[in-house]
Amino acid sequence: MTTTFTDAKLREALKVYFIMGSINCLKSPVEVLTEAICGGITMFQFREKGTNALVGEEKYALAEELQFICKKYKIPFIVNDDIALAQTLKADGVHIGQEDDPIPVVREQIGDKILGVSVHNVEEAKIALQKGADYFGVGPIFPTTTKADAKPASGVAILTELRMKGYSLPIVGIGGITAKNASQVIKAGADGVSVITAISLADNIVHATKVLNEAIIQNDRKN
Ligand SMILES: C=C1C=NC(C(F)(F)F)=NC1=N
Ligand SMILES: [Mg+2]
Repeated sequence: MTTTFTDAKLREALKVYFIMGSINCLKSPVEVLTEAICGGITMFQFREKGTNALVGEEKYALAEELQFICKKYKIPFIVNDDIALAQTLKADGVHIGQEDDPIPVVREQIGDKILGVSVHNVEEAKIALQKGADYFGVGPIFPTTTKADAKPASGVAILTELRMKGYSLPIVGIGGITAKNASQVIKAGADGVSVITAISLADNIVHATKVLNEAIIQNDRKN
């Protein structure tokens, strides 16, 4: 639990959680992020990873530019994997996977900033919660082409299972999520959805984000 973000505020931020790096964009990442914010994303994760991803000074410069846009629109800015970059930029938090640094080590480095952890099953969830994760990224829910080494899609059952077993912390689903299947993810118990290409590769990013937003909000009202 971070003191900066109550669970309730974090659940709100997880509703439409856009994740992006330069390789996920067909045009300037600055334009893509600005349009996604106009369309109503609620949190942003800088994930500069994969073939041709930027490194060093170029990666830092892009991160700084995207963080500046998030600050302007009061959108929380999260960094994937790169804890040192997150500390240098004073990001709002980090997201780590099972193969990244151990949670206690990362928590020591980031203090009360947001610490998100990828989990794929109840065993990983149990450990991540015990070690102090603030939210879970659960997936891939549906098949994804974005993450090269993604595990097989689990479907929404894992979300329902975690809630049934009493995991009440903020949870976001990830993996192949679009406006068409987002409502299933919320109905199964996620607080929000995380997307990369459903927004970053859309012809009209503002519109695609608005449609995704509506799919989430409509469903929340039904819950
Ligand atoms: C591999 C990932 C899994 N989940 C998430 C998030 F949606 F933020 F929880 N981000 C990642 N980079
Ligand atoms: Mg990682």
